Amino acid sequence: MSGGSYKNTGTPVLTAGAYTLRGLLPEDANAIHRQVNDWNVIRMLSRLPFPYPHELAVDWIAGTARQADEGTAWHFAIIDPAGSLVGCVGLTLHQGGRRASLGYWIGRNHWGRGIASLAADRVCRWALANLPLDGLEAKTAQDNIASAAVLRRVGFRQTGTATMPFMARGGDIPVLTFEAVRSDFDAVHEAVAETDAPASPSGVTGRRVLLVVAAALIDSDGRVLLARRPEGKSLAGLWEFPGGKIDAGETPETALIRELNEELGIDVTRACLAPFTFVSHAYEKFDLLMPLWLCRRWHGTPQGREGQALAWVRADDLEKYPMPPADLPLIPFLRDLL
Ligand SMILES: Nc1nc2c([nH]c(=O)n2[C@@H]2O[C@H](COP(=O)(O)OP(=O)(O)OP(=O)(O)O)[C@@H](O)[C@H]2O)c(=O)[nH]1
Repeated sequence: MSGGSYKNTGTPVLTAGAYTLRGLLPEDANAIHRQVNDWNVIRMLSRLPFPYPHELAVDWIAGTARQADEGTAWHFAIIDPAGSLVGCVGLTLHQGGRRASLGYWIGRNHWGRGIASLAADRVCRWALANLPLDGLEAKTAQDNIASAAVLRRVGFRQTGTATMPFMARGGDIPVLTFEAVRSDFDAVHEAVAETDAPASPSGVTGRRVLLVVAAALIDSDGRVLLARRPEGKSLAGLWEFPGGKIDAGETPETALIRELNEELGIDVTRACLAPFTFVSHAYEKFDLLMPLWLCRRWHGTPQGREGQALAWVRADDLEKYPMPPADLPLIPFLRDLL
């Protein structure tokens, strides 16, 4: 994967709680047709006529496979633990791929179980970690109270109102417009993590300083190595310098050598690490202090051993790779150096 071409081929299989999200198959047409051709479902979907012809389901499924291959949209069937298709969720890219619209429906027999929230959250997190998105959008009919609640639960904020044609209802209908950027999702997940975390014995929540060691690996062409934070971590999808936290008993340098080996599979010696600069950044929940070393010699070829994408980037191109806010002050230093 490189900065200019994040193109995905095919639709991945994702797990959302007890449900599986997978690309649509021709044999899904009957289940989709049966559940969408229901006034309670279709009245909330803007572009579909009622009654809903079976051929439209067949054509739509074929179209979703093409879109996934082209990297313009990803639609998923939501499969329950018994193997039945209970709904669909999807994302369509626009604005040159920097934004995506979220859409979903759940068959009426499966309402009220939190499936839409689970599936929407999973697909949004997958997209932020794997596509070059700045943000996500969604629209929902004003009278679709359950759908607006899903969007808010996942992290979307209402931005306004509009009207849209709803074919099944035969005219324009008022809709609520929503959007979410990466930090909206992080805020929801941090809130959940805090609820799950045991209260500190004193009940005091003080700020803490997190010391993270990192390296700018520079190759013989003067390019620097960035690693993309994988799905499931905070700030997923952003590009960072390889490194990590210091374990008990480690010096900063031995921690960095260990992290470079674990994350990239390379061997670095202490003598090849040159202290360069540091960042100090106030994140919402902690203060990050991150010394950055330069490293021009190592043994082995860096590989994303934890499933993370890697990119060798010229100094002038660093700004094209979205980075954690703490890293931004490092860019001018690297540009001057390289
Ligand atoms: N390695 C690295 N971490 C960075 C950079 N910029 C930055 O803000 N960080 C932050 O520093 C922390 C890195 O810790 P880490 O990589 O060991 O930990 P993690 O969040 O991956 O979680 P983990 O505890 O599961 O390993 C994260 O909070 C990360 O967001 C960077 O350029 N490189």
